[in-house]
Amino acid sequence: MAKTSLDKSKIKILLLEGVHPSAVEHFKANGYTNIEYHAKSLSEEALLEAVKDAHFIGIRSRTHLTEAVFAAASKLVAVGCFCIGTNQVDLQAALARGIPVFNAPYSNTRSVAELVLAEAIMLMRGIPHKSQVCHQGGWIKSANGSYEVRGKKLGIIGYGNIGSQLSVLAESLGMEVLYYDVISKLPLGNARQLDSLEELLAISDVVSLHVPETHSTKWMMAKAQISQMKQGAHLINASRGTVVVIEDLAEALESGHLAGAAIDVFPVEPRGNDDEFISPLRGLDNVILTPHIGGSTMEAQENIGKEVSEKLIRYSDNGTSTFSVNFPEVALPSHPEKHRLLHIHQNIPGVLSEINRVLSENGINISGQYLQTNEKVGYVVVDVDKEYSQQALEAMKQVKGTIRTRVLF
Ligand SMILES: NC(=O)c1ccc[n+]([C@@H]2O[C@H](COP(=O)([O-])OP(=O)(O)OC[C@H]3O[C@@H](n4cnc5c(N)ncnc54)[C@H](O)[C@@H]3O)[C@@H](O)[C@H]2O)c1
Ligand SMILES: O=C(O)[C@H](O)COP(=O)(O)O
Repeated sequence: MAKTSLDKSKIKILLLEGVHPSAVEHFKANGYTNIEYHAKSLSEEALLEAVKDAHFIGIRSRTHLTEAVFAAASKLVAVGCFCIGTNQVDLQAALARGIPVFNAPYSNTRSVAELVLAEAIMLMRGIPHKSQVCHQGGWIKSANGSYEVRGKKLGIIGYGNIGSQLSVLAESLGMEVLYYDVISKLPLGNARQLDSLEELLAISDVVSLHVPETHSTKWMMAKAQISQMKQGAHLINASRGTVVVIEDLAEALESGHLAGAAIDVFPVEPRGNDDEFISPLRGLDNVILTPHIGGSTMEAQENIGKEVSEKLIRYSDNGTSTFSVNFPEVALPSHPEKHRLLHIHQNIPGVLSEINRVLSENGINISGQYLQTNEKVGYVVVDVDKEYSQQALEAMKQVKGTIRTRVLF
């Protein structure tokens, strides 16, 4: 007797880090009821245990999905990053196991850009210090060290979705926008791309970082770069904590070389709201410290919850992998009356012809076929008459290079 597509109530969805309830609602509305929900990230040990029987995992920026985690997650079908960054996931380890990773590349862009712009204004007015003094009963009614942002230079490092949106907002306030990016990017408005990071650092009144965490951005703002910044300038980091050497920043703020900073992300962040935040920046009254909430607005989080759960549901129900960050992207139609076979394999020559050969040898009629590959992995989807699906799946499993298979109906 042919096996059935996995019963949805048996599909375990592990959601960590307080992913927005909109995700839970969306999963439930689509028949996925087996949800394990955690308000914070898990310790490494607890994570290894929790992933053992999980079919889908949803995380935010704090949870690291390493080779060891993927090795322990033998049932894992796909990962959802309910955020923009995917640096916390070993994307190659996922790909090698045929696991697509999805994220929400735009849902919190605006939230970050708004916060950064507000911080630029606060820093240029010396508000962190003045506010603190007021809280202590003091009163610094003075214009000294306070400036409008109008006419000042904003240097944006990383002119992607967030950097370019910030650029537009900052220009609307009359700021002069300069940016540095490793690739040539079309300027919006009157913004200007500079050829070197050094030049940007030397002339900007406010420098804001909007790069992903990669080998090239890790510790890219260290003592040497910070000292190239203008005396009295401000640094904003709402990208990733590993982009700035935090001890070097603390030194520049203490010495007065930098007038202020606004930092949202840290090399080491607490696992959840009950854990202590430890940083050399604590206690510096010219620094705005925020607990990695650049993208944490009600609007953004609700949208992210819906967007990423929808991507996972579509992949689970129908095999569509569009917008995956590591996996061949295939957009699939619905498959009424047919069984859909998903075949994920190493991208070596001849796999598709071998699949077609074994299906033909078994006398199986193909009613739809889709293929996409990336550098390492191929994804073939075959729709067949339901009475043949088990036989077809068994035949396809034998093809050399097969990583994993699934049947959907
Ligand atoms: N604080 C938060 O809550 C929060 C929220 C959202 C995103 N983020 C972080 O912000 C990052 C940027 O987000 P995005 O949506 O704008 O990403 P994006 O991919 O659209 O843009 C990143 C830009 O950085 C550029 N870049 C890469 N390496 C560089 C380098 N070495 N020097 C200069 N430029 C470089 C890229 O070419 C690209 O233009 C994310 O990767 C994430 O880590 C943080
Ligand atoms: O990558 C992101 O989108 C941000 O860093 C936000 O991450 P968070 O969901 O953990 O706040």
